[in-house]
Amino acid sequence: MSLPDVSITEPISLHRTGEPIRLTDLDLQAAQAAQALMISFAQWANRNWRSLRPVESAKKPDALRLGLLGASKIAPFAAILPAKSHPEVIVAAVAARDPERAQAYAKLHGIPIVHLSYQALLDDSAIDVVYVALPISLHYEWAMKALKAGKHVLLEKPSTSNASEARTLFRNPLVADSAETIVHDKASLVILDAVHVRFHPAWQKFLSLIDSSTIAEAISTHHLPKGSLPDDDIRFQYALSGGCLMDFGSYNVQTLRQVFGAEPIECVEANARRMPAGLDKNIDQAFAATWRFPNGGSGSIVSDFAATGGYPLQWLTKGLPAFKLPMCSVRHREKIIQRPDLQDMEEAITKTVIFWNFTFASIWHRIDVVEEHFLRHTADGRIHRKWVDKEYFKQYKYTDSHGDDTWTTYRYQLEQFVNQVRGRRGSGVWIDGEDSIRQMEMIDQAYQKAGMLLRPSSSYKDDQHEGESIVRS
Ligand SMILES: NC(=O)C1=CN([C@@H]2O[C@H](COP(=O)(O)OP(=O)(O)OC[C@H]3O[C@@H](n4cnc5c(N)ncnc54)[C@H](OP(=O)(O)O)[C@@H]3O)[C@@H](O)[C@H]2O)C=CC1
Ligand SMILES: O=C1OC[C@@H](O)[C@H](O)[C@H]1O
Repeated sequence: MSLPDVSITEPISLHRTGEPIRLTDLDLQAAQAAQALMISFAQWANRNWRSLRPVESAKKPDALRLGLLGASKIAPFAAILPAKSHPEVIVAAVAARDPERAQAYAKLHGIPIVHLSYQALLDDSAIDVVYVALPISLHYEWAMKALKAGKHVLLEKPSTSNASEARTLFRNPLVADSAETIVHDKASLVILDAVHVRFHPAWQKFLSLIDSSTIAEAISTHHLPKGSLPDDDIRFQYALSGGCLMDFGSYNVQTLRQVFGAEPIECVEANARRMPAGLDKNIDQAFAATWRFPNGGSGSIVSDFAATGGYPLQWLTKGLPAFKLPMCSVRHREKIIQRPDLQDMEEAITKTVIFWNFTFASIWHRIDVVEEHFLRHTADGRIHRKWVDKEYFKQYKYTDSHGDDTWTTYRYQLEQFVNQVRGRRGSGVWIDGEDSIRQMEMIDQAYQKAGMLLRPSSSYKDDQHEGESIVRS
């Protein structure tokens, strides 16, 4: 829908009920802004409504049959809903520790088969793919067991409890060569560390606006208002490999690795705010860290499960829950342009790219590109003139045929997962095993720097493949 042309410089008058109303330029601009806001709200509501109610697609005869390990909270968003519109995926079974809960979950989500244990689901030869959405401490064990049972694995993030587990899991001979991206050997199995944000077109757009080699500073933040999670949540239990860095922080770590397009040289600073008295002190309720990257730039994260403050009248409001969008801001080094058209002057440009709501980009996001320009005298650096150019981007679908503006990050992820299993390229986005290992290495580095324990390794021993993992540097 396009806006009417209201570029009128002279005030105009309208007549309603006989009374003349003077409309100035300012009034028209306000009306135009209000109209634009209403249109974008209507578009937003419409897109999200359709996103939550995808049209069920007819399933192909060779559709992959997916089984859910655990009647988890996230599966409806990350697997069940996305599968509805995917012609090659059927959510065929669920297994939960409590059979009654599993039955109720299956009924609610229209899942035909209920298995009485996780192992029973893996033993079901009619299941091709397993979605592991269990506490992090169980990821390694059940992903490994699923691979051994011959299933492809969609594994919730973060992939494992620590880097050591990640190395054993992703370098397992059962999985497609972890250093290979796209189009695996059909005899091997696909495993994906489900970092859904990376599959969304907005994420790819964001990366395309960044020049990794010239980043001076990047910061990625993720906050949850205080009081959002109960004290007994899986994220607050060390034995279940919980922690803010493992959860929200893992998105922040991903963003730094992605924007720099490189692994950090070292973690220079890391601080945790541990859980309050009486709760698990090995758990970070909030985590902040800074790394140095090979281009000399620095990357920082701030993740908080109990964010407060940020309001006026601090003395009164500092304990109130804070609502902040996840965001990633990337500032480039100053770029100098010689200006032969202006004598003895140079133009310095600093470009900052900010991605608002990067984790839930499919609900709403905005990417700001802000360029600060300084026209200054070359002799003494005096500023002659300065100005700011701003551009905003949104990208809910790829520019080619990959996807639809109603697809969530999880739907884009499922598309690529299936493409990988089928040996198709699709959008070209993939996360290989080495990438997932590096991710866990960066998380481990930060826990070590903060003087905290690494999350505990699973006691599960993979007898068949132990010691067979490929050693790569
Ligand atoms: N990609 C994303 O956007 C998100 C990813 N996640 C990830 O997904 C995973 C699951 O998270 P979420 O759905 O929020 O978690 P839930 O609290 O719903 O737990 C998931 C399942 O874990 C099972 N479980 C097994 N052992 C235990 C135990 N000892 N204590 C508690 N639960 C147990 C339960 O299965 P059962 O039904 O058998 O009892 C439960 O259904 C985590 O790895 C998390 O990091 C979470 C949220 C968002
Ligand atoms: O992965 C996640 O994304 C959404 C969050 O709300 C959740 O805690 C986290 O596990």
